[in-house]
Amino acid sequence: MSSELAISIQGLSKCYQIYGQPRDRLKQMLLPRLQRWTARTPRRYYDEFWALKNISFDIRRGEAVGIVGRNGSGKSTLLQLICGTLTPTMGTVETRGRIAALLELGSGFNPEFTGRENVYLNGAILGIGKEQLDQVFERIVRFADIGDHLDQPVKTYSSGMFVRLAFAVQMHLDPEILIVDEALSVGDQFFQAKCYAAIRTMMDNGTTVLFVSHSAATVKALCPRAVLLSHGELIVDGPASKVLDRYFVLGSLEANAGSSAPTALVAPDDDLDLDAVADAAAAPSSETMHAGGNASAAQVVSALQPPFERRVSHRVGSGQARYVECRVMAGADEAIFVETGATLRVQAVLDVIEDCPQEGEVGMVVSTTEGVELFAINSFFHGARVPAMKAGEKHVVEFEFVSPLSSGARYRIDLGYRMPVQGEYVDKVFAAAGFSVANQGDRIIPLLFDVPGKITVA
Ligand SMILES: Nc1ncnc2c1ncn2[C@@H]1O[C@H](COP(=O)(O)OP(=O)(O)OP(=O)(O)O)[C@@H](O)[C@H]1O
Repeated sequence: MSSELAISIQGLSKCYQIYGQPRDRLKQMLLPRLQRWTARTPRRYYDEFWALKNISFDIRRGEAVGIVGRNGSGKSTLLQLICGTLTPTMGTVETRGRIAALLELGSGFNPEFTGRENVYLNGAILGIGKEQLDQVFERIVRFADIGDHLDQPVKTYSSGMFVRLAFAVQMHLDPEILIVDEALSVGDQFFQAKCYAAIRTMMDNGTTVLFVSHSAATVKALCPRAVLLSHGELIVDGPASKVLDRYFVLGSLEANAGSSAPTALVAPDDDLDLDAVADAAAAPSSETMHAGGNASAAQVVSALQPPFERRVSHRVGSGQARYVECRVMAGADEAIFVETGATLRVQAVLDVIEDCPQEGEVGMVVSTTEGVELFAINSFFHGARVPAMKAGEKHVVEFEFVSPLSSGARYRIDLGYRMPVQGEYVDKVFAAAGFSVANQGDRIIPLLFDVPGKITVA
């Protein structure tokens, strides 16, 4: 392996043996040998499951790489193979330097020992002597910040305290490679912020980082490069924002095809070229990423989202009028992938069921899919009139804005209609539409917003 590299993975595959019943495991241990002795063809009492299939990639020293993929795609298996806690069925993993793995945090901890004793025990397991540990002990304790619990047995710790101490130990032992799984999500937000700051410092100091998370925004914020796994295969390896866009497309396609996600989405059109859809969305070339290859704009949009009624997560209101459609328009086309800075028009159709005899108020909120509300466009605050409406009418409500969002997350639109202004809702619809954002060209925008700015250095 070249000295430039921290990790080199070549043709890596992992096959698990799946036993239908516990006794099959025993049979597999004993019977094939017996069958061979008696010159019979040995039988197999398990099914094979290939969790990773022929994965190859290298990570240079000091690089930070995000591993993304849906549940069961093989991320943990890959990390465990890199850490050496699993052995490959085929292929090789080479690593250079000491690895700190935050996979099974505290797996080296003895529940009966106190936190203090466990710090030394953990250090010993990781090959760190007492003297070396003495030098960083105070810093570990300060970072973990678990107060008097340090002298209590760790079996009495909450999962958050456990993670605090385990992370503090790992990060103070100067690893050359840091591997972080979802473990940090157990800590509270303040501790998480502290951990991410610590990871950034380690990265600045040249530590190679491999990071697995389901949060695209976190992966993008930490890692310039990402690798996407699906069903044990490496789908794409490249700049994080492009890989994450591809991840969203793949997630939508797989969910639509009913492969494994629990989302209630429509089945895609049989004639649709799914690869072309994924490529079109992952490799944008025009302002609105809606088409490419053999897939038309309408096909892409309809394949990647269910019809309005099925994508709405819930709604409240008197029901005198109901939103019945919501489209995100970029230029003349409906879009679910847009570029940063695009002018977007959210077109919503209101179906009036009973008279709404007063002037009202319409609004929309853009949130992350996790429900963090980011900004709103509202007729009351924007001074737009919403006239009284009569039963049987249909009205198109259009909200226009220049998108300040950067890529790496998927966004959701909620709609509201109140009559009178600031009164009870006639209809409030959650998750009426969704869209993803890709950065223009190869621009790197580190956080959620892409705000026009100017810099002078005097
Ligand atoms: N010990 C095992 N025996 C059999 N199958 C296993 C074993 N460990 C993992 N698998 C299977 O291998 C596949 C990949 O699992 P893995 O845990 O690597 O996925 P993952 O991408 O980390 O998922 P998640 O995001 O849910 O943590 C899954 O289908 C899982 O059920």
